[in-house]
Amino acid sequence: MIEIRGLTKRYGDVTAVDGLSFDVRPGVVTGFLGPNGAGKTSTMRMILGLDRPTSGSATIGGRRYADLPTPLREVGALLDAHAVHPYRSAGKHLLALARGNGIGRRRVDEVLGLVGLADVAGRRPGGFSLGMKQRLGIAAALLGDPGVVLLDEPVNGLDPEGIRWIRSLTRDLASEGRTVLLSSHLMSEMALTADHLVVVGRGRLLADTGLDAFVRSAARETVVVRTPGARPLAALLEEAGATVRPGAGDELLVTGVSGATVGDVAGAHGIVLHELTPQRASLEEAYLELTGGSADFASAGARPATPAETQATTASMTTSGAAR
Ligand SMILES: Nc1ncnc2c1ncn2[C@@H]1O[C@H](COP(=O)(O)OP(=O)(O)OP(=O)(O)O)[C@@H](O)[C@H]1O
Repeated sequence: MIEIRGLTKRYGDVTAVDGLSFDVRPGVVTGFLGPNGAGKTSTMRMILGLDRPTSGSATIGGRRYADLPTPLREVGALLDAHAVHPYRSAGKHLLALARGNGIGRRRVDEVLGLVGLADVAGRRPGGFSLGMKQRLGIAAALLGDPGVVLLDEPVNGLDPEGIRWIRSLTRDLASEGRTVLLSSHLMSEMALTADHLVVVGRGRLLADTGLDAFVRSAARETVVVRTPGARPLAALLEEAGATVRPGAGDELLVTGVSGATVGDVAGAHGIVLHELTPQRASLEEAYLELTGGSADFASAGARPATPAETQATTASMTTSGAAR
């Protein structure tokens, strides 16, 4: 279990991490999600004792990383896949790491097999593809058979096969009871991999919730209605608690009530409907809405959420979210 309490990191004027508190529990994959510059890497570096918090704490099983007696056997991490010796063969790189930590040669062969690099163990990582470097970095992370695994953006730059591999590896690690924290800026990836989500923006916690709860909160339905009786129907729906906005052409966009309710209200008052289409916001849209106001570099066309929207979404999504 990783416990983050009031974790804050300032680099000069920049507050990279701003009073973060959350737990990462064993047995599930926790997705650490946020736009570029949200503070994910800084948080992971503090968990690993590579940076000192300005205030607050990050502990693993109740201890700071620096106080762990055998860190490599307790925590494995992949922060930067390029950070390997380019001229030492993959096998020798792992062997040197193993020897320095009292780990035997057999484990080196095991992890090489586990990540699918057994055949290229004699080759230098300088010539490896990004995917192979990621696999080597993961092999190094797993060398000590650690109970806690941290992977920073492990799918970045990988092809679909590599992405599938990371996904099944992390799920396997969690099902073995390990604590797995996986960072990404891609909601689509986390939706397929994570059980639990910790969403950050500008160093602050935006959501700490089970994936299922996030999906349910995201699924805010808009009902598209076309009817010759737009004016009376809009009035009746508003009476029933709906919010009604004009859409394209003669459409009405109805939120706050279900498609069935719209149909029932129209039927009860003899109003003819030409169209009744419930539409759900995608997970990606919900994530963008949640983080939009906090993106460092919002891309053209991505509408940042208004403060009121962000507040409302945060309030509904910041739940304790029991681990499955
Ligand atoms: N060593 C540093 N010195 C100064 N500023 C830093 C340093 N490390 C990070 N930052 C700043 O802190 C903020 C958070 O960066 P961080 O890398 O933790 O975010 P991130 O969520 O991991 O982003 P990305 O997805 O782009 O990797 C950014 O504004 C970044 O520029």
